[in-house]
Amino acid sequence: MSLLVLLRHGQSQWNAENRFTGFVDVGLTELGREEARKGGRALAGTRFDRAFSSTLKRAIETTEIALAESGTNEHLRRDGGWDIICHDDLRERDYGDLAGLNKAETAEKYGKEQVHIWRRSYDIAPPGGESLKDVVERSGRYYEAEIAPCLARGEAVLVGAHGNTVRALLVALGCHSPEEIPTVEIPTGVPMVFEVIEGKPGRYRFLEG
Ligand SMILES: O=C(O)[C@H](O)COP(=O)(O)O
Repeated sequence: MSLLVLLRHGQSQWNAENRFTGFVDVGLTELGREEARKGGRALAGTRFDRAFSSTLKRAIETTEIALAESGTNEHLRRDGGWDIICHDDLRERDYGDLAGLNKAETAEKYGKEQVHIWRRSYDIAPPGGESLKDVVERSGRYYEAEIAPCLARGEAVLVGAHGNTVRALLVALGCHSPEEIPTVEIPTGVPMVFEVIEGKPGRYRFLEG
């Protein structure tokens, strides 16, 4: 039976330091690894046919840990690693010139409202970066080309991604409108399980461990 699970990576080093991250390839903290293990345990009993991830290591490691911890996905182990299909289109939103800056200090400098617009508006990009709408286009295109066909074949699919990629996919999949998405927040390391009817994802719920 088709199943779709989206999983935001566990806490990263720059999440912990409250810094804009985007395309920067920072690793998980120990808490982030624990969140990934908890997410994996919540998925115990689920057997995935395929796993996808962004090319950034915080998403790959989270996906690997969740697969290992689930206990039901050993068939996806390959040569000491895991069979995970990684693609740049699943990367976090590019935060452009904000990458590396502390979020609180940036709010002090430019004002809370401006920073909120950069972080949560639908079609306004941060300086030098991508808007959520840009991410909807790239992640939606990848989803249609590579993930939707798996669901149409009745497969169970895990996708390891990022806060804004998951939010973008929620718009691309029609779960939330561009007007609703600014208020949707995605917790780290908590699997989101979608009801899939005739190959199309519909309602979702967070699987708390
Ligand atoms: O890239 C980042 O900084 C975070 O992973 C997501 O940040 P946001 O919640 O500020 O959009």
